[in-house]
Amino acid sequence: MEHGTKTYDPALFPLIILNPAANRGKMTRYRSLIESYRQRINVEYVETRLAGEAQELAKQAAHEGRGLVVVGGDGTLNEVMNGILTSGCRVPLGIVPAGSGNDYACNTLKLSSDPETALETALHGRVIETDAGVVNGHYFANAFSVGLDADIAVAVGKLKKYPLMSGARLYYTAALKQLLFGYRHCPWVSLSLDGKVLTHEQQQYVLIAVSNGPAYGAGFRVNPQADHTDGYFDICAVSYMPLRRALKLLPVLQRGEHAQEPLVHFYRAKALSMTCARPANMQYDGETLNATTFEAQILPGALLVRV
Ligand SMILES: Nc1ncnc2c1ncn2[C@@H]1O[C@H](COP(=O)(O)OP(=O)(O)OP(=O)(O)O)[C@@H](O)[C@H]1O
Repeated sequence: MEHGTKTYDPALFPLIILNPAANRGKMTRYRSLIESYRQRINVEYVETRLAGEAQELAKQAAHEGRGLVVVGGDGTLNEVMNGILTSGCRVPLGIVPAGSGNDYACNTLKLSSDPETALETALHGRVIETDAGVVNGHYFANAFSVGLDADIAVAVGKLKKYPLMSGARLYYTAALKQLLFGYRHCPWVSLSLDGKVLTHEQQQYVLIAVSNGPAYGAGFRVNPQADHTDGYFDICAVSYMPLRRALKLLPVLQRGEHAQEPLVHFYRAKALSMTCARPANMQYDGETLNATTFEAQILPGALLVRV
């Protein structure tokens, strides 16, 4: 983190950042709501012009001590929280869930998906501290994972451009595609939690999911017990199993009813390290990257969010 130049200044107008590409570009409702607010209260408003810009805008606003509101999905939120945390300034963040997937806003923070209620909360809600995480230098609000679901996130990115592909249908189609055609490439990983090696030899996993919130991937309740304010990651490790069995597990996992499954293990930790036999896909809040080792730490209470 850089050192912030200012602390939060409530006298400054908050900056609303809207991603016009979120929700497949269907953002008219959010725009008109923001316009009607602007006639009544003082806010700064900007729409991003390209991916990556929200992070820079948020970093600049946080440096000034300005509060922020993000209007978009998990991807835009990830950019904005990366901007805030790299600025080093603790400014409050309001979230209007407006993407095709809004796991952090709707499943972790339990914010309303009604645009008007969400905007009101984002501007005037009470401020709470929530945990964030950092993995390989990238901040995340909700979760990161390695394995089948990270491969699914890569497939989601490719499928998004097709018509009618959004929300749960998009994630379910990508999941089926990976299960049927990419399953045997599930990664071999050795895992350490809080400095203790779990298994010295690499083992093959269907997925290892590290969460602050209970659900990701448009509602898959992978770590149903996760609490975003407890200062710990919840970790779900699903060992490799035959594809037929994994297919049966998928809807159980979606409902968060996999606690008794014999090849599923849950852990809690403040830090973890993973070493993969080969470069593996990793997703953090739906963004993806590819690497061989992953180092992560919890950042207790690092984010200020309005709820
Ligand atoms: N002006 C823009 N044009 C194109 N892409 C943008 C723009 N602004 C931001 N982005 C990128 O759009 C991506 C998708 O945004 P976001 O995730 O918020 O919406 P979504 O895809 O509808 O929701 P989700 O990813 O939660 O399913 C983000 O990775 C973000 O970096």
